[in-house]
Amino acid sequence: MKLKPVLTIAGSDSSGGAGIQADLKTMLANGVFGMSAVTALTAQNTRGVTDILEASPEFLKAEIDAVFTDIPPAAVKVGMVASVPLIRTIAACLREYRAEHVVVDPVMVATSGARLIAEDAVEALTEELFPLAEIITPNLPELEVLAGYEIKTADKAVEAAKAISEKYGCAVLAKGGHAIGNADDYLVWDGGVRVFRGEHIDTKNTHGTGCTLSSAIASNLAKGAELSGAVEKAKAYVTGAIAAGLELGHGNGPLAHGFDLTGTYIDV
Ligand SMILES: Nc1ncnc2c1ncn2[C@@H]1O[C@H](COP(=O)(O)OP(=O)(O)OP(=O)(O)O)[C@@H](O)[C@H]1O
Ligand SMILES: Cc1ncc(CO)c(N)n1
Repeated sequence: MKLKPVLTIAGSDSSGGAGIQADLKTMLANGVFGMSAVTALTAQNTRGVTDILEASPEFLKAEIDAVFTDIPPAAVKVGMVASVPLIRTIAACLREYRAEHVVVDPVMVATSGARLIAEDAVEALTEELFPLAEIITPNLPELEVLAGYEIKTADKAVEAAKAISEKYGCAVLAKGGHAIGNADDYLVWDGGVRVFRGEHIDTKNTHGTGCTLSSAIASNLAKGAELSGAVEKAKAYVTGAIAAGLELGHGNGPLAHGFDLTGTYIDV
């Protein structure tokens, strides 16, 4: 059989709900072969992050080289990258291998509130990685950091997304998970806008929603979907994974990534 290979370059979440673990589960559930280059280990659970151990730039490069020289991915998702040298390493590798369908989730803060990127690394992220991306997927607080101003309305979010899209030549999906009352996401690309309406599900269990969405987009792009269709399917997948109502942990719990894998679930 054949499966499209997809690479995630991101951090590990020991509690399995976000980061590399969410990415690989999402890729399995979305019909692609998931591979991973780990940028950092986080000691993390549904309540917060207690420690972070970064990979060295040399080791991260070795991981990415090992993947690209054997199983070149059909799409790449980039998640948590905490520091400037790691960002530079990833950008150099993506350029060297002419990586296709790059999805960048500009991870800055975990759902639990923990900071996951050094302050001086935000500029490296925008200047080095955004120009290589087909699409970036900021949540509202991340969009505010990138735009440099407060965003209180959908119009402002679209305005900010347009400016970023033009500046870096990538599509921008402004995610609405942090908005009140709805979960509408706005895709801006080539000057156009498409809204993906989402019903806000009343739950605290949203740990890893962003990782899940960006990995699902990368999976769909790898399978040949065009951008807007890739986002539409990914949004439906993340909504289903939240709506399944998994209850784990004492804080912001994870999603049920396998909610749609018929025959594999036994309720316990
Ligand atoms: N309570 C919710 N109900 C429905 N959809 C949601 C909810 N929370 C988030 N989403 C959706 O999940 C996706 C991810 O958005 P979100 O803004 O939560 O990302 P994020 O903050 O980067 O996630 P995280 O940091 O937890 O990984 C978006 O499509 C968003 O609309
Ligand atoms: C490792 C990791 N990456 C990303 C996020 C953002 O959800 C997180 N909480 N942990």
